[in-house]
Amino acid sequence: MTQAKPIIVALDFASEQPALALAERLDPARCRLKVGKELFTRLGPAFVERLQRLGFEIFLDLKFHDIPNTVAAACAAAADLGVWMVNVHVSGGRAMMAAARERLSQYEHPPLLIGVTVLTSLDRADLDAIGCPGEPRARVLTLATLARDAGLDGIVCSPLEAAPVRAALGPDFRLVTPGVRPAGAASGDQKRVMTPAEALAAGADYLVIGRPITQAPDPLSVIEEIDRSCQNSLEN
Ligand SMILES: O=c1ccn([C@@H]2O[C@H](COP(=O)(O)O)[C@@H](O)[C@H]2O)c(=O)[nH]1
Repeated sequence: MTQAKPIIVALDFASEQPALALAERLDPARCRLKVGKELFTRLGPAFVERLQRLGFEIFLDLKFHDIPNTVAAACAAAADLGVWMVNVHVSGGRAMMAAARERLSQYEHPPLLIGVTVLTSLDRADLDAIGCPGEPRARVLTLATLARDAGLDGIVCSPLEAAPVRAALGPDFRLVTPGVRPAGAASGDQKRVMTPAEALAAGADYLVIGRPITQAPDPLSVIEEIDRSCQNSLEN
């Protein structure tokens, strides 16, 4: 499903001032914001509420991974905060995901519940080293299927896996892809990457992009350029 507003800006900053300064320059009609472990640990729910008052839909990227009761309660806390999307690790298991789904089903407007499959910073050698041999793609497909069967709305994967997951799980399963780099941008610690246009063409719904935007001298022009490249790829 092609999203009208695919960009999610990862607001990874060490303090409130630069994060808020960037948010105030962005347009909630054109992008969403992701609050992750760094900013949430520093600033907590009040900062999420502040961004929501600016009009942004928030992806709360805390990647819950714990026993079912704890994860379900954490997802309920996220829903009470009114976030648009929340995530859990698929490797927490089917019962954990099902508990989160069940708790969120008690809300009239629950956040989207998304499962993290294989982190985009990992390649095959990293998977071998943690005792999970095999290609990331195969593991992502296995975990995506488990997430779908547990009732999740979609997964986080790299854009490299978007096409096979889309083919296997259909058009309505949301694919959230970090590991997105505009042509020429540094990969940093990301190992499974594609450009924004390639990611959308492969079937990604949402593009999570942090440093190429947040560390740019002119973040707005980077977003405009990403938007343009995505429009061109969707029209062709
Ligand atoms: O597999 C994953 C899951 C989450 N992330 C998060 O996305 C952003 C990416 O930031 P960049 O600066 O564009 O690399 C970051 O907040 C990660 O925590 C991910 O990269 N991979």
